[in-house]
Amino acid sequence: MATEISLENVWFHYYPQTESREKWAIQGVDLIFQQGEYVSIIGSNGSGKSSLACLINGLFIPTNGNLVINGQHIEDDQGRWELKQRIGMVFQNPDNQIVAPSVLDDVAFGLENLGVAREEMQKRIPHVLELVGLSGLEKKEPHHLSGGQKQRLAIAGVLAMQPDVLIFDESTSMLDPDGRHHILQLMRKLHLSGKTIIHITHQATEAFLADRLVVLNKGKVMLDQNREALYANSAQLTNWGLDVPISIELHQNLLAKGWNLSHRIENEEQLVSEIWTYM
Ligand SMILES: Nc1ncnc2c1ncn2[C@@H]1O[C@H](COP(=O)(O)OP(=O)(O)OP(=O)(O)O)[C@@H](O)[C@H]1O
Repeated sequence: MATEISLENVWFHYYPQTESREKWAIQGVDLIFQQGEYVSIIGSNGSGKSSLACLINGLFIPTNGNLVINGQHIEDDQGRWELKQRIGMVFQNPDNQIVAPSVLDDVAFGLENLGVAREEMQKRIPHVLELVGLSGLEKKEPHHLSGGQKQRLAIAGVLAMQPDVLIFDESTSMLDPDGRHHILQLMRKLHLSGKTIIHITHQATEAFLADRLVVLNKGKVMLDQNREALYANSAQLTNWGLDVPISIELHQNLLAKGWNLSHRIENEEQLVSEIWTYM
């Protein structure tokens, strides 16, 4: 299946009856996400990232404007229920997503709610546990898992429902570098398998792993560019309280100093190798 998501002039207010213009969490957002894209939504605290994520998967209803999926306006509870099966969401804290006493039961929980047949569950569960690297831990109690393993369990639970789109809402922010690396690798793997990945983050380094970056500020889309375009102009991120990744900043500075760099520097390892070539 393919899922194309369009937000058409979407506005969202937590308390619409108050009519206070400053309190709009989302203001006139127009965005389209095609099946198979890997997009980061980046913005500082309070810029509206989580509100936008909840609007995309139908958890929140736009105060004004439309959510359109494959050309169909999502207007009723039935539409929103179907949407939740197409669009899975992984939150910041996996403890809020894990509900069952064992790894196996936890992945089965969502499938039971959807009424998936037992034989089908027996196929899907080992597959998703394998995908996230938790095979062999089926009987383990989730509270005995590490933070990174818990997050992978939360992802397995979402993947078992076979969504087309996965939204990761700050899903790496509670993890150590190793756990973060695992989740980022998993995102890339899922993207390569054809899933749409929407990664919500305030970390520019992680955002630059996506192919397209959307910058949010005060509920508005400030910028919607592919990585190549933003790479060349990354200094503008500071306008919205965001950091420029150190490797990109160094690359730009070395270019400005006349270094003839053979390729783009995207991480510390490449930077060191480039410097050695230059010595
Ligand atoms: N439950 C709520 N009730 C009222 N206002 C809220 C609520 N949640 C968020 N807001 C407001 O909506 C705006 C956008 O918040 P949101 O949480 O979407 O931003 P964010 O970019 O995800 O922030 P953070 O990075 O801190 O999680 C902010 O002004 C925030 O204060």
